[in-house]
Amino acid sequence: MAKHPNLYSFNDIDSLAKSLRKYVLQCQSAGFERHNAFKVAVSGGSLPKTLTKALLAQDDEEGKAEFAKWEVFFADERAVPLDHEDSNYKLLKDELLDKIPASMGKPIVHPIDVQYMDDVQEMADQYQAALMKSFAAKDSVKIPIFDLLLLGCGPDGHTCSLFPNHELLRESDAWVAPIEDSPKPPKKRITLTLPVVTGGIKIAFVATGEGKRGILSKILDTEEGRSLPCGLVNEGGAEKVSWFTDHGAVQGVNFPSRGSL
Ligand SMILES: O=C(O)[C@H](O)[C@@H](O)[C@H](O)[C@H](O)COP(=O)(O)O
Repeated sequence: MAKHPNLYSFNDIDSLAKSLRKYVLQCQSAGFERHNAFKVAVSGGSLPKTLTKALLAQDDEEGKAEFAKWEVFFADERAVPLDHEDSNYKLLKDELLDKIPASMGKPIVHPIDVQYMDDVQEMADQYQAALMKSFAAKDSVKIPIFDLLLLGCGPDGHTCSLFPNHELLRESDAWVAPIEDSPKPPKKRITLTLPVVTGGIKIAFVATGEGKRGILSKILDTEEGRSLPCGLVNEGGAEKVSWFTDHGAVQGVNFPSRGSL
């Protein structure tokens, strides 16, 4: 039987965050078992804020985020200074990292190397080298296998900086690739490639609000949507993929959803 992504839908962001917390903590435990660390890739957009809601909540029976054992990479990043308004690093720092109480530990975070701002190929290569260093401790790894990738879904069906119909969707060698013609500004960015995204142990999309309605029904219900970047992640990741949405985003979507993990 074909395996499919999981679709979860919640009343509001608060209940979504509760479930996302449970899910992330399960992924964290699996990561600790695999390599005594939790290696996670995160996107920009609204994700960091929702993640903060999920992770900095009070302790409960599901445990808590042990940030000292987290290693955080960026699923994609814009080629801008780290204190620039467009920086995903700045977004994550402002929304989550700076709010983590000392008692929860500090994660290792891998920002881009801004000395390569004018050469995004070099920037991507350097980022790939950082991944290699982190993941290739033992043998030569073919691909970095993240414990979890936390992704957003753009209104056009893009994810990371993988845009519809872009040649980067066919990249099969590089782990990290540059893009200089992003249809959404800023134009210059780096991104994890599709094989790295679909190679993750778990892959989660967080997509909320009525503005996502049209694109989610396209991705989840139509043939055409399967070739969009998010659709390709669904296809490649199958049951490893989970969508965390709210009712507003999935109203009218036929793909069967559940309200809890
Ligand atoms: O680099 C970008 O263009 C954005 O970061 C983008 O990829 C974002 O993650 C999605 O558009 C989802 O955004 P929301 O989570 O805000 O809906």
